Parts: sequence; C-alpha cells; structure tokens
Amino acid sequence: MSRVVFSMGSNLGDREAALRSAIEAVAPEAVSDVYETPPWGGDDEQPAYYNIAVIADDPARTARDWLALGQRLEAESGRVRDPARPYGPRTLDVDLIAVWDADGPVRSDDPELRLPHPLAHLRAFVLVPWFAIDRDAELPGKGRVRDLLRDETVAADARALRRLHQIWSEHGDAREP
Ligand SMILES: Nc1ncnc2c1ncn2[C@@H]1O[C@H](COP(=O)(O)OP(=O)(O)OP(=O)(O)O)[C@@H](O)[C@H]1O
Ligand SMILES: Nc1nc2c(c(=O)[nH]1)N=C(CO)CN2
Repeated sequence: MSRVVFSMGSNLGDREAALRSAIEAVAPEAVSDVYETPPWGGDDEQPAYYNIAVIADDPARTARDWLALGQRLEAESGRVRDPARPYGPRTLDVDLIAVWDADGPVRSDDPELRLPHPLAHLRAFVLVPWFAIDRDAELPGKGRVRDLLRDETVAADARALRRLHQIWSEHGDAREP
C-alpha cells in the first residue's frame, strides 16, 4: 500500500482549473474544500493562493512515483521557476506532506524528497485543509494535526484562511464554484 497526503496550491492563472486537473490526475480518496490563503513564507507581494489537501492511495505507487507525478503536473500547468523567488507565485505547487507504505511512514532526508515535509507543521495552509478531511490526521514525528493547529502562530495564520467552496466529490460530480 502507499498512501499520500498532498498539499496543492496555485496563485497564478486559473487557480481553480489548475487544481482540478491535478485532482483528476491523482484519482483521490478525499479532497478538501478550496481555501483562499495569504502567501506564507515572507514573499508577500503576490496574489492569494488557492490551497487544498488531497489524500490518495495506490498500492502500485512509491513515494518517488508520487513525487514524479506531482512534478509532471506542475510542469504541465506551465509552472516557471524564478530562482530569485523560491516562494514566488506559481500556477501549481504539489507538495508531498507525508507518505505511508506497508512499513509505516516513509522518512527521507534526500533534498529531492524530504518526508515528512519538514515545514508542514508550521503551515496553516497545509494543516487546516488536511484536518478538514481527516480529523485523526497525524504528521509523523510531529503529532496530531489537531494539536499542531493549537500552536499560537499556526492558529493566527489559520484565522486568515478563508474556506471558499467544494471542488471535488467522491461521487465524481466535482462542482463548479
Ligand atoms: N516533500 C516534498 N514534496 C515536494 N517536493 C519536494 C519534497 N521534498 C523535497 N522536494 C523537492 O523540492 C524541490 C523544490 O520544490 P518547490 O520549488 O516546489 O518547493 P516549494 O514547494 O516552493 O517549497 P517548500 O519545499 O518549502 O514547500 C523539488 O525539486 C523537489 O524535488
Ligand atoms: N498560502 C500559501 N503560501 C505558500 C504556498 C502555498 O501553497 N500557499 N506554498 C509555498 C511553497 O510551497 C510558499 N508559500
């Protein structure tokens, strides 16, 4: 088995369409509503993001496969990287937050794939959508998402998020906003 939690974000172009294409490509088990979130990380001169959390399960895929899929989706969205702005605007960002295989949580220090994602516990735009689709969510090594959301800074950031609308339904009838 291989279960993955993705954080997906977009703040350039048609944000909704970029997220929809990515959702379709991963054949998810659960997808959060869309949240509008202020840019996190200090590069504030850019549009608000649309962020979602996505859970997918595919016994045939390894963590590396999920990474490759995410990177392909980013490229297909037309993402252009600006080395001068590591946290600059992007058409699509697909981050692997955590992956579990048959042996439990996958751990990796490889810069190409760090797991669990080393900054996830600090990011309300990751934790709030994830908690919304899994009340028992746990970030390996950091604890329950429910508890991580109680951190003062994370909680303050969480108050600045705006839940917008549903983007996917398990019955296959993803709704227009
Ligand atoms: N858990 C992970 N999920 C996605 N990419 C990762 C992960 N760990 C390492 N990477 C690597 O990070 C590199 C930079 O990715 P990207 O520019 O999208 O980072 P970012 O999303 O802007 O920043 P952050 O890693 O802080 O979320 C990629 O080349 C990828 O190989
Ligand atoms: N609100 C928000 N801020 C970000 C995001 C993101 O998806 N949403 N992604 C980043 C790099 O992964 C950096 N900052």
